[in-house]
Amino acid sequence: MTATDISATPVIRVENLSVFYRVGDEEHAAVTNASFALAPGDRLAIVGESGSGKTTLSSTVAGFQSAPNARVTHDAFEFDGKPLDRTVVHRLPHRTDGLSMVFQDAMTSLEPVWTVGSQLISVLRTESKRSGRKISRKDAVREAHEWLNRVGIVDAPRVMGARPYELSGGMRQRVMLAIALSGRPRLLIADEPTSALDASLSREVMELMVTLTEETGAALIIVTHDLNLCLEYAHRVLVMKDGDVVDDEPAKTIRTGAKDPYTQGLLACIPTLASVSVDRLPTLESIARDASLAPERLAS
Ligand SMILES: Nc1ncnc2c1ncn2[C@@H]1O[C@H](COP(=O)(O)OP(=O)(O)OP(=O)(O)O)[C@@H](O)[C@H]1O
Repeated sequence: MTATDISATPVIRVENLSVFYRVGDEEHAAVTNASFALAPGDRLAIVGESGSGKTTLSSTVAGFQSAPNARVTHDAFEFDGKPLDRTVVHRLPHRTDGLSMVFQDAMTSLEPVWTVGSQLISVLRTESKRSGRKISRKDAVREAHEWLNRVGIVDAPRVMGARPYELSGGMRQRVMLAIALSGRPRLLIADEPTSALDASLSREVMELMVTLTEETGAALIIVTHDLNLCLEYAHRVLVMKDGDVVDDEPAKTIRTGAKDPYTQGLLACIPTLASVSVDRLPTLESIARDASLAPERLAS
């Protein structure tokens, strides 16, 4: 799995982005000096334990940081070659043309009382207006069907007429993906897109995301706590701990290139064929003990 041409204009370039939250009289850094650049078709995974700052980083990059106690700083932030100012925290999530986000729980991000069809058609019409392409209602309906088929929904007419609560979790996730991608984003950010799904559905949704972003040339940021998933689907892995980026490596070489003991511990916890014969799988604590490392160096 190789990344695309890095000499192309980056879809996104972030330099030293930090996010602080004020709680009472004190300000805590939730993300410290994160930097990355993605070319079209690149896939970046942001991985780390709960509370490490993954969602804060991805939602700030998306323009969805709206916490009233948040303060954002960056040296540079460019999207599609144009500078954007993410230091301004809007009261409501701020939409950026060409950037879509999907979340863990489709139920909270889909409009609950609108049918799937009306949500999809609304995105298609907005996109066509933006790109100066005239689209009739009939064409929008046809395109909506096509998008649902692309995400593996075969009974598109029924799903078009359904409201989100009438669909299963896996179907909702597919619908959310269709809506996100039908806006033809240059960058798709997926925050724990599969963690509410069972193992085989997770794999299907991941593969769909990869295939569809490959088809459209969109860059992809996947936020996950599942390092195994990163190794399989991402080109590059950014490992976060306590707001710091402790490793930033190509997925292909992270096993040998990881510098931080935390990343090495995470990698050692991934079950392998050899672990079939092991009574107990290693944990971050057991790895720290065996390596005579203070456990807090791995997991605090
Ligand atoms: N609005 C807020 N005010 C104060 N602290 C916050 C706020 N939002 C997040 N935090 C803190 O910032 C840190 C990073 O949180 P964040 O949700 O980004 O982590 P995460 O890695 O995405 O965790 P998870 O995997 O559980 O979603 C945590 O310590 C969290 O408690």
